[in-house]
Amino acid sequence: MAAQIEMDDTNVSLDSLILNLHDIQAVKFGTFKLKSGLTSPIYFDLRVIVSHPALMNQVANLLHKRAEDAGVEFDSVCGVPYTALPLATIICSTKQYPMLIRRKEAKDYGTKRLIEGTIHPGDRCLIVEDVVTSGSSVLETAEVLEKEGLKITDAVVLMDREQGGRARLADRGITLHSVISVSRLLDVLLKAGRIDTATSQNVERFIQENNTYISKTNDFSAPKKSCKELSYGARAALPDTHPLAVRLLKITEDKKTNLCVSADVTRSEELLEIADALGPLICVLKTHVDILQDFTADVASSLKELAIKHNFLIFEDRKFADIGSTVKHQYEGGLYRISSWAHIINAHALPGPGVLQGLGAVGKPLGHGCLLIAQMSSQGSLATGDYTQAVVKMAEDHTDFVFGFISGSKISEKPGLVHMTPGVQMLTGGDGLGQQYSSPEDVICTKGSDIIIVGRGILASSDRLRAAEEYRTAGWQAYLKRLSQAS
Ligand SMILES: O=c1ccn([C@@H]2O[C@H](COP(=O)(O)O)[C@@H](O)[C@H]2O)c(=O)[nH]1
Repeated sequence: MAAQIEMDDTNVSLDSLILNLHDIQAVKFGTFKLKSGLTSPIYFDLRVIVSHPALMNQVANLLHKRAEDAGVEFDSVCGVPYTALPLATIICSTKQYPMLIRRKEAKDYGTKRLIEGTIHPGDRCLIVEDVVTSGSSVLETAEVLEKEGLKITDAVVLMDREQGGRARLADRGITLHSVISVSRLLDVLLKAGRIDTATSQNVERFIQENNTYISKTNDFSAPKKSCKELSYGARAALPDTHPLAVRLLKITEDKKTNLCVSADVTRSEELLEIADALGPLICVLKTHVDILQDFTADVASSLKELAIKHNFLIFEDRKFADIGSTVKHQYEGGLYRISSWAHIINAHALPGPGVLQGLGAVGKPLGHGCLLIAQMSSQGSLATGDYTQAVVKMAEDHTDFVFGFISGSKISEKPGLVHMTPGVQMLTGGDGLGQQYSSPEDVICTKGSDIIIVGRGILASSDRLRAAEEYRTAGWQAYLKRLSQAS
């Protein structure tokens, strides 16, 4: 029987779960012929977990927690037949949700129903699945449920094979929440000595080369493959790269860090402590100055000194979003005088190019730069599809001030533009208030972003320095892997 999993620490519990799944051969490495005809170096057979009741309960618990953390609201639960049926049953029984059962074939007698259970048209039904590859099984179940008048907005899965299922479902309006990704599984098994580096790399290559879907919406989680991969240093040397991007890319290369810490604290003393302690490990320190209770001009001066001492840039995450005249005042004046201490600011493109004219009038003479918010990490963000494309165009048209994006993945092929991604934690999931997390590996290596922005993943740790070093290492290793895969 699988070993007992500690549930008080989700990070530890997920790692243990992965090892337990490996123990019971729910995950296997070798040569496997898939339904699609592809030959895969990894195979998941989660049917075996029915013989391990403790593990079944733990998986069901984590699936429910994943949906809960992501803030998903639902009235009923339906498991994709067959492996997810017992998991849905446990969730419904322990958490008291009505369950719906999808039949694979209609009976040829009696009611001939495809769905068993009481259907209330208009109810939101959460789909539960064991493994998602292309997302087609979830879609089939969604279609049957939708025909009965149910609303399907979310699906929760134990294992996302990261081969396009998430993007396919997103394009159909269904958000996929996964407990484990293949990247994380490989990391854990590699660290535990269960697989060797060659096996891990082989699987990663297979996953990347066998993406089953290209997203139409270019959403936060959709990876964009690059045709040409340059190092940070090579991008800094390009003639068109904005001087601030040059500085950032050089810092990144010199300090071997693509980590931006989001210092979301409410006391100035703590902010300065974080800047001093973590300064050597980061390329950017991100602030929300308006959450500080005790901000003074001296705090800004001390922060600037620490930025020089440790060679990092300061990014005030102010998200300007007004007409040019107003943002100009907000940027240079008021209590915070942001332009006097922040090298980087960001803005929504919603007001149109006037927002950049207003901000640029202040920031350009100071050599500062702006990131445009093209996508957001929060669930249900409206910054997707055509809006994101329009933001990319606005950025590419204003490279005298805009030097990059806040985005979930690489969204512009211009190598001088920098992509910075929030919503990063080692443990994918959410915060219960809409935030959605991806791993450093996923963000940098799979999705092609440049900088990971990490807040609570580090701040909530009892040893912030150690946590920051872990994120720095993970982000940097993911970057090196991306470069090696492109060569
Ligand atoms: O889409 C966005 C844009 C900005 N943020 C900001 O990043 C940090 C994330 O903090 P965590 O603790 O790592 O969740 C926070 O300051 C947000 O305001 C974002 O999360 N998503």
